[in-house]
Amino acid sequence: MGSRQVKSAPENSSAGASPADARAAALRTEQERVSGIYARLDAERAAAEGTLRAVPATGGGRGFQAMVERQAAVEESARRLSRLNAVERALCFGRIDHRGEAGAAGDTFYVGRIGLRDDDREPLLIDWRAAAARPFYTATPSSPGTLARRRHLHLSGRTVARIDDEVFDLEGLTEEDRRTIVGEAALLATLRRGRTGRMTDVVATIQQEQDEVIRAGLHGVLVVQGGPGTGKTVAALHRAAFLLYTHRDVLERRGVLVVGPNATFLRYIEQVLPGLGETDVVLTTVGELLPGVRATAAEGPRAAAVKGDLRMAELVRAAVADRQRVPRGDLEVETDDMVLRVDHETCLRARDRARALRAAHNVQRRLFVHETLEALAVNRAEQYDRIADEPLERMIREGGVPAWLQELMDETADEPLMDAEDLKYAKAELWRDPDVRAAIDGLWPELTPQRLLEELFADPLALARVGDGLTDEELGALYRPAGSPWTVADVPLLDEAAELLGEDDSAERARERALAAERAAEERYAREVLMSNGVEGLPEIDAAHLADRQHYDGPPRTTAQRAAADREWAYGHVIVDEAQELSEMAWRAVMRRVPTRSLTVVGDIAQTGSAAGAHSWGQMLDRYVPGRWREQRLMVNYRTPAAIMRLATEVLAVVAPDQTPPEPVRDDGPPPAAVGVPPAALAGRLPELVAAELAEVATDAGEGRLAVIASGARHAAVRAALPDAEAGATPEALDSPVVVLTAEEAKGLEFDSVIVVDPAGIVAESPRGGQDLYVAITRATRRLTVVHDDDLPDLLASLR
Ligand SMILES: Nc1ncnc2c1ncn2[C@@H]1O[C@H](COP(=O)(O)OP(=O)(O)OP(=O)(O)O)[C@@H](O)[C@H]1O
Repeated sequence: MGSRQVKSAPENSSAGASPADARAAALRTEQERVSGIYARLDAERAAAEGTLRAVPATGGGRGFQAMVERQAAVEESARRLSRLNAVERALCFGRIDHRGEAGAAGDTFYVGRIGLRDDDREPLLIDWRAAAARPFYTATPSSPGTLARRRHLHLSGRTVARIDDEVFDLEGLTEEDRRTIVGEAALLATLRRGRTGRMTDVVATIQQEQDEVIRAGLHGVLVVQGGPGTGKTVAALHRAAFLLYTHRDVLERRGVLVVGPNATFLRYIEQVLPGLGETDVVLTTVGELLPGVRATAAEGPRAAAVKGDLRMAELVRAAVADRQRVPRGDLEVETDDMVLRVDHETCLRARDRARALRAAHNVQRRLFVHETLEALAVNRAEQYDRIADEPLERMIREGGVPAWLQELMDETADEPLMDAEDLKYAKAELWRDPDVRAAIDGLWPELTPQRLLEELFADPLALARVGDGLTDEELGALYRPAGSPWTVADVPLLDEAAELLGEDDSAERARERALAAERAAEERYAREVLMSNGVEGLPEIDAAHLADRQHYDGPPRTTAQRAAADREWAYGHVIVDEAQELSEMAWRAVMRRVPTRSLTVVGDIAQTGSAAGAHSWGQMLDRYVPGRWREQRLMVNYRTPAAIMRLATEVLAVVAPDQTPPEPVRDDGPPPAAVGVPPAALAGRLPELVAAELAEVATDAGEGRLAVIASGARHAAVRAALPDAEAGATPEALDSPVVVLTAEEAKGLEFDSVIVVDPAGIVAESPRGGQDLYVAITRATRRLTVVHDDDLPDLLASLR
């Protein structure tokens, strides 16, 4: 990246002035610079908008090539405009001054959300992801590198409201100053802000250990292990933005997939990447990994554990093989005029030949159908032949045939009954016969993953046939009636089945339907592009017009949209958050989507709640990248105040004694409180408690956010006591000041105040014991209250 020496601002003009005057002069200088940077942003927006307007709808050359070029130009300008529009807030947030040589001023750079250059192509603003911006994140008082000073710029709109300096090479810094952590003032100011219900980027205050995660190389598997609130999620999202910036050519084509624990969580994080100017990322959950299936139903812990077990891969394989049958004896098909027959050996041969084809079940089926139809056609011809020959045979029996007829019969005796054309025709005719079709479908049906698993789980005998290696109790846990809704634990199994079954004809038909619907989708997409770019309403760029321009060969969809709709899409990089929850089967589904094994795996083994989740990272990853995954630990907790973290540390010591608790940065807020409330009194007390807590966390900026995290047993009672609160992992949950959640639903989220109801119940219900309680009490950024029935569980003994 090119660099230019930006002359150090003429702050020395204020030499000798009072500190307040010096501050005011510095603010003026920075304001000038920041205004210049915004002016440049405006100019670039206008230019991108101009390009978008100027791309001719149909002119500029005819034919496919010209259309492709127009499409590319529109997409590039739209993307650029999107990025420029997304970075308005806090466009520039930092400045670094390098030490100069021999008393001269060193290079100065301004650091911001994107890179901008002036008319002479000199850098005005350095993208935070660029190498030149790195010292902004890595310099510490004890190892400042070449930095003399780091300055944080706090903007309010486009106005520079405050400046924070850290001076690195000034003689006379005290030992105390040297020990202060990087950007502490800026960081703490950020952390003390009330929660809005949405995660925001932390680009101005990324800490050194997070910076290492964010800038780690693209290749291989990087595990980011860290306790609650250590910024794993936020670092992983910044890493996605960094990788897209650094490897744009590969990743824009292949896409980046972020897998999160549930839809609420995705909603919570969805603004971070667009805020960093990146929109080409697919956010999904394990339950939505398979296009066309949306699994939301809850699964019992026992069934979830069995379905997550690796032995299910073999069970699904056996279930597919179980649908490739031969009749016990000969195959007999009753048609209108005769009973067709294929002997057992021929049926066996047809199945074996189809199986020998290295292809998926639905593809192998075509060969099986072909072979079986052929055998049936031959059988029918033979039967017809016999019928036709009967009068002749009678004549032979009764008195001989004329010599000429005998001659003819001898001549044609060795001729095949049908030539190739006859056979083709006969097979086609048989295939139209519903009886024939039903017989063949009974032996080797065309299957969708949904049909395979729905029929399997509803059929105890089939389960017993394919469940080698599973106990009766485990098979019993899999049984459920047909028509039951899909659960998240089903999705990796459906994905496994999809892999083994291949596309069925209905998928092809669905594709055709999708193609037909594309035109409408294009227009919708175009409208969204225009809206998000703020250019809707320009007379010459209406949505239909833009859709027309983009209609050349397929839909004008972004990489992210195409990838999300394609089960077989191979992503350039995959980020898995709350990765400790993924089962062995879910890992198979994830790995299928990233054959290059370029992954960031983010989680905390101490927070594993799911019965099928990870006990260690090696358990899940060694199978795919033996000894080749690397682990980076985050050790500082930016969320939970020290007093709450002390309690969490006591819980952790019991539930995961081998895990080190993270060090809290925040030392504010009251100690956690315990309130004994008998279940019968919950309806009366809870609303009061909630109201009091909301009053505590309200700030000038608005009301705070509160979560009641309750055990399953108390969930209904809590909901009834708080009728105005949102409940469950719904998208609305994030917009409501009060939300009622289970510990599982609260995973990854945070709130100003948290009320944990029935801690003993939460521990008793958690498949892993106290992990869910650990999750629940570490969601608070300011205040924690524990509401218990009789006595507190031992894990929370210090609250007594
Ligand atoms: N460098 C930072 N600057 C400002 N805020 C930060 C920084 N790092 C983390 N935070 C804030 O700390 C909070 C916790 O971060 P995050 O949710 O990423 O943690 P986590 O490790 O994923 O937690 P959990 O395991 O509990 O889900 C968030 O509000 C995040 O914005």
